[in-house]
Amino acid sequence: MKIVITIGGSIIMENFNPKIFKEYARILTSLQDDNKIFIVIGGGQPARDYIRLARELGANEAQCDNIGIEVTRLNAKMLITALGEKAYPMVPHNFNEALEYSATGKIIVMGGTEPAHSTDAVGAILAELVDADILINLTSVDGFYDKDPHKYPDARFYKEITATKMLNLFKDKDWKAGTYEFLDLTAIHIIRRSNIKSIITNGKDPMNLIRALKGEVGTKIIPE
Ligand SMILES: Nc1ncnc2c1ncn2[C@@H]1O[C@H](COP(=O)(O)OP(=O)(O)O)[C@@H](O)[C@H]1O
Ligand SMILES: O=c1ccn([C@@H]2O[C@H](COP(=O)(O)OP(=O)(O)O)[C@@H](O)[C@H]2O)c(=O)[nH]1
Repeated sequence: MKIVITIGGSIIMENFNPKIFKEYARILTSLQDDNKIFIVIGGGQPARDYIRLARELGANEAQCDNIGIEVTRLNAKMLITALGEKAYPMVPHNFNEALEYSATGKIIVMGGTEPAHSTDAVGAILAELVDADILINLTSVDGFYDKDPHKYPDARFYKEITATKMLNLFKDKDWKAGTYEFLDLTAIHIIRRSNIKSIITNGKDPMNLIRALKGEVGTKIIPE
């Protein structure tokens, strides 16, 4: 299977903890023999901190996004380090490089590409480009809710939801560097237009990656 996995910065960069990197490295290594794996890493709090600093220094939105992209690439380098020889040693800066490097059979780990979207969009575009069998979005909550579960304890969990309904629920979202919170609109549009099998689940427990592949956890996005 071809698998594209996005790992949210909020989980992988929480407290600069080597344990989560090591656990992901172990699980990804176990999947590598039977699958072609592409990983996209987010920016997390370090990206938000740099973006805030840059904005206060007068950077515009695209410049702030570029700062965020640099941080995602640095985070990607950390997972490459944890994966050792299983990973291709360089972080692709664009989709063509990702394709080129994947011909080696190694696990590909990348961060952002260009301004105006999040690494979730990078994951969706990559999944489209390589004809991935599945796109798994690992984030800091169990899946999609009708509102932010960290702010609203009564938020309702969806086991599945159509992309169109998600787009409607997200239509008034902020659209600035560091704030493409949760799945961004670009990602949802791509999932819908290319019928990409997609699951959002909680990556704080890395074993959820295996569970998501079996369809046991998370929110399934129906691409319609
Ligand atoms: N409708 C929603 N369903 C689930 N989580 C949401 C929703 N709206 C906002 N969130 C928030 O989005 C956060 C995940 O986005 P983000 O912090 O950007 O994660 P990641 O690091 O995975 O990209 C969750 O922790 C949650 O608080
Ligand atoms: O292709 C990309 C990927 C990331 N970013 C910027 O980098 C930040 C951090 O990435 P992301 O939001 O995906 O990280 P996460 O939500 O996983 O922490 C984003 O908010 C954007 O400002 C970008 O401009 N283009």
